[in-house]
Amino acid sequence: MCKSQATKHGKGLFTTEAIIKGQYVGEYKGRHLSGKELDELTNETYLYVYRLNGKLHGIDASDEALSGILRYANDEWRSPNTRMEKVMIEGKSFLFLKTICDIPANTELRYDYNFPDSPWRESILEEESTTPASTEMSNGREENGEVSELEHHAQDLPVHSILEEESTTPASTEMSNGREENGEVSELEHHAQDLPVHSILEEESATTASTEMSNGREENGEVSELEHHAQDLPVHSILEEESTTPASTEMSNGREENGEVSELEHHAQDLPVHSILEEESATTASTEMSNGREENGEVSELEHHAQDLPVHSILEEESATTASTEMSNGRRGNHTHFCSLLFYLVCVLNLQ
Ligand SMILES: C[S@@+](CC[C@H](N)C(=O)[O-])C[C@H]1O[C@@H](n2cnc3c(N)ncnc32)[C@H](O)[C@@H]1O
Repeated sequence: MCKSQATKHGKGLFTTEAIIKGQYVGEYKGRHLSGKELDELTNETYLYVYRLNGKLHGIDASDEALSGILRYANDEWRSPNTRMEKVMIEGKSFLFLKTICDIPANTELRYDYNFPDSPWRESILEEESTTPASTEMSNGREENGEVSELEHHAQDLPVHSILEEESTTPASTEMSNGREENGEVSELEHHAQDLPVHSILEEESATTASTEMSNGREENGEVSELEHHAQDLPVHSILEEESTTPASTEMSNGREENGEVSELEHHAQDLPVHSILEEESATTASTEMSNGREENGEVSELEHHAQDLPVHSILEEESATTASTEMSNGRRGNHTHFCSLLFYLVCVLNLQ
């Protein structure tokens, strides 16, 4: 249960009971706007802008009759206890306030508008910059007995709330910068840049939230067609492709730089890597062998031809060749001996 209550920033949203972390407090109700309607809105006090599928949308809670009590939630960028989440339900987007820590009863619920240029932030920062360091934390308000229960509680908030805030701030800069560099910022977007940045950023965190929810909804059979389609995308395919692409590029680059890529090798690039490696080790071996013999002028036509043969063939051929030479030497020795004997016999016969 929530109620609105006076604060030093006008009305604020308070919880009347304790709420645990991760609970949805309620919907940020109002008029759903997009396109021209959004562009033409003049009172932006209760406007929350977010991006969906590259398009800006807004919920204007200025009409009390249409909106709910959440319109009273004030901005807190350093120690918020809630955050606005975009939630997709059956293809439609809604905004829900969600607790980001356990919250005691009678606490003001505040979230980060992500609106760094807001007049109230600027004046607080200005005030801080002129306040001596020792009083910076309390902002000087403690001295005046102005520190609320919420602020005391906020000092106990988990660090990640502060970190999340920090990590989202640069992202917003990147996003807007990125679009501006590409000349992609439309008039509407320019308008949006004047609005609380949280609107655009939260859309990103809302995406996560919607994913979380979609998981939740899957359990309840509530996942939309779009979400199902997204789940069919083969993430591993992309990863596999990425891991193989650089490798193959390196291989071909290495050889092409040296002008070494032959027709055969080009063809070989289509072969499995192990085939290329086998081919390379065989080529190196045969080159070394032929080089060694060429230095001695020993390379015959047959051997040149042999370089096309697998290494083991050359080795076998070589060892076979050596063996046959030895054998023929042995037969030549017997033949000489026989001739000498014959010559001796002829001589003896002649003498007789
Ligand atoms: C959505 S309304 C919040 C409820 C508002 N306090 C009220 O009384 O209706 C947003 C407006 O509240 C005021 N506001 C919100 N957060 C504030 C803060 N931290 N400091 C000062 N003013 C704030 C600003 O005037 C802002 O335009």
